[in-house]
Amino acid sequence: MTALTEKGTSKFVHIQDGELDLNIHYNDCGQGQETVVMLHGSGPGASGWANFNRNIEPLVEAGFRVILMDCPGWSKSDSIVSTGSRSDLNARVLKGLVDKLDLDKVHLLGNSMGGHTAVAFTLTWPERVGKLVLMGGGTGGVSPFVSMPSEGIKLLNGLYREPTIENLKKMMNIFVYDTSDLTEELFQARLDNMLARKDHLENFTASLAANLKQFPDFGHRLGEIQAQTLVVWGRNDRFVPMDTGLRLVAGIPNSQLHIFNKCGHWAQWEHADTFNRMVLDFLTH
Ligand SMILES: O=C(O)/C=C/C(=O)/C=C/C=C(\O)C(=O)O
Repeated sequence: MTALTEKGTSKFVHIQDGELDLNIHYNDCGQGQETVVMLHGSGPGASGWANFNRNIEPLVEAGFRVILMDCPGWSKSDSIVSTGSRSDLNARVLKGLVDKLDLDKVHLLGNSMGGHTAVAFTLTWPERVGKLVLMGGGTGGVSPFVSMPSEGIKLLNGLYREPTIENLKKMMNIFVYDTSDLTEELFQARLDNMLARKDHLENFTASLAANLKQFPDFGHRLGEIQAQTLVVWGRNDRFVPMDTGLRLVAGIPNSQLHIFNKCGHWAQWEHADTFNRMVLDFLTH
């Protein structure tokens, strides 16, 4: 298989739905019968490619088409100020994308905000969802154990307000459990991504000022989800506490939870090999 590249798989789609009128960037990888849509987290400079670069090829090689959608306000997608539920806003954009691509049913794999988005989409369009993989996200709401906003989210919001390399390092150093993989090159690439779109940074801060609760608590509706669901968490997650994973698995009837020890907020990256094997097993059985 020729190596997949961000540039070689980069595409745009125009989504128009009510007041939404947005150019949305996505990467389209592989050609399988079944499609997995990967949804990234809400950190500054995040993108589908940045979040999932260790997970795309194994799924494509196993015969899946993989779509990475960049949510409005991230990467090369148009910017937006979100004054309501960002989880539902992203879900509407995702609906526009799967309609445009003529995809009847997709599996959703979401990281953090991507997990919130996947749940919002499933609650509104359940017939369009195959299986769900939720990592470090799936619903907002408070933790009974951890003071919120968590230390990670405080650093993330601070980085949006003051996008410096120092603040980026502070955030990334508690993002993962083992920081030895965080190279200067990785920090620089992420900083470049952030600074390339100052409008995204300003709009995220404006969104928080308009509505601090961008990700609503879906706890009371989780029982409606019929999709087979794999919940994955890092025991050392300092952004979205692990008990959110317990709430998800308690609420979603057909769900299971895997907790990685020695793992922060990026299970798909920190434990990529095991994560990929587990996801493939889950999607194919
Ligand atoms: O506040 C929440 O519930 C969600 C937070 C995030 O989505 C944070 C995600 C950070 C990343 O995954 C990233 O790559 O920046």
